[in-house]
Amino acid sequence: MIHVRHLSKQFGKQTAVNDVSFEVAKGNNLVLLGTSGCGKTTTLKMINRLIEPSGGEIAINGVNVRQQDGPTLRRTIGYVVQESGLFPHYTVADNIAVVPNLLNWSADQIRERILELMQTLRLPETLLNRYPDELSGGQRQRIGLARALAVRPPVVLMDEPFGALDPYTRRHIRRELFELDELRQTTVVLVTHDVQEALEIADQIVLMDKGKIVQAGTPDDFRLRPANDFVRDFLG
Ligand SMILES: Nc1ncnc2c1ncn2[C@@H]1O[C@H](COP(=O)(O)OP(=O)(O)OP(=O)(O)O)[C@@H](O)[C@H]1O
Repeated sequence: MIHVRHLSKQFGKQTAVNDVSFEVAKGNNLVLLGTSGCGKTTTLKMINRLIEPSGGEIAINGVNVRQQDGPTLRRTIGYVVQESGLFPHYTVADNIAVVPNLLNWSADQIRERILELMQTLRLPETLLNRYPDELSGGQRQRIGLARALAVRPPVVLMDEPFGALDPYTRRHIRRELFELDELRQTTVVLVTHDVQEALEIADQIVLMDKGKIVQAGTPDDFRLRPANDFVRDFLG
């Protein structure tokens, strides 16, 4: 589904991402894990072309992401960030409707999809006319996810999506979300520095340090066969 080959990114003289390769199968969750500054976010943003690589290739369903311009590509890839990234002057309904509107969905189609998402994410419809700052952090996060899932994108990228939440809410929302059928069918690449989060939701984990992959494998590979002392240390 997603093929990343020999990806690298240079910011001036600094190498942020250094020869990173991985694959994500359809419907799987891949977690990019690592300490602050190891290149996770840069890697993620190269998938939807918010950052252009210095080298290497990314293909989604066999098509090089460079074959589409950035904005067109990004309408087909959901994107969830910490603090939800909602537009503060749009209501909840208008926030969820952003991409469907760009894709010229009819008003009826959009309304139906919004109601479906609110139900799926267990959010009361009374929130639809509120503004993001009138929501709790957990509600904002779910609305951010609803917006990312609105047009049923085959791929969703998530950058520390639960980072702004307290540990309890974080665990709770995470479990709930990753059990949704809708998310199970979606191919997800998620960035976190939270080992527990990675072990819980990943089919595959890619652990990075200083721009490079230190180990890639399943949660069990990490638990049972850590590649070296760095991995052992990181897992605690
Ligand atoms: N636009 C930029 N210009 C220059 N350097 C950058 C830029 N974006 C990122 N970097 C540098 O590239 C490196 C990797 O950054 P990146 O944001 O990918 O790390 P990260 O693993 O996501 O970290 P964090 O968990 O703190 O978000 C860092 O050293 C960072 O300072």
